[in-house]
Amino acid sequence: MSVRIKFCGFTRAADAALAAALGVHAIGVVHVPGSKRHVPLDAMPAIRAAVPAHIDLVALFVNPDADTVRAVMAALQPSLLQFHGDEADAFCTQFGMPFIKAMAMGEGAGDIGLRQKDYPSAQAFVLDGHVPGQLGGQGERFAWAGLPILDKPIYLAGGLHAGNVAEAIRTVTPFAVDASSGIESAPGVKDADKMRDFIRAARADGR
Ligand SMILES: O=C(O)c1ccccc1NCC(=O)[C@H](O)[C@H](O)COP(=O)(O)O
Repeated sequence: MSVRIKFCGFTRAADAALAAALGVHAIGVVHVPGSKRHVPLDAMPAIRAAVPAHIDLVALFVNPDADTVRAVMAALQPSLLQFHGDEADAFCTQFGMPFIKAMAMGEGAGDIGLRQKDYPSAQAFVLDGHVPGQLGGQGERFAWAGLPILDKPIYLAGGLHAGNVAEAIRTVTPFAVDASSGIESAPGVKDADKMRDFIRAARADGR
């Protein structure tokens, strides 16, 4: 199966529509106050309308409360939830929706082979580069080589762009690759050429 492509951090419906037309498999929307890519509830219906139903629309949170998740589910109607903080499996499951769980990689990441056991209900893991003290989406790559084989599919994230995504796919053979800053001209503003180049490079790997 060829690698799936998720682009994250959309703030503009037109960018999401273009990514969909270019053939991505998943589109992420960040609902994290303090993020430069934070999308408020009232901007969500336009993004929902721009994304065809066959493409995953992913709502991303960092340690939200349950009411916030429910409000985003109503406004965005996502097909998948992404928890990017310290949420426990029991918290993530309460919404009755499939979810993917991010794991911060790099210094201090610990043993992900063990950490995955805390998330028996997750559909997949997003392995993401991490800058201590920062929220996420920093374009931070981590060392791809030597990752353990996990029990669930991997979305490989963190500093991916057209110039390194093929190497990343060859090294990790992930289920999906996930990019945000590498396809932007500014935080939350997606760049058409960078998106096209990324997709071409990911597909050129031939998986
Ligand atoms: O993008 C954000 O602002 C953000 C805020 C809080 C938590 C996570 C956030 N982004 C994570 C992601 O968008 C993805 O995991 C992403 O593909 C990796 O980002 P990047 O390294 O910029 O490609």
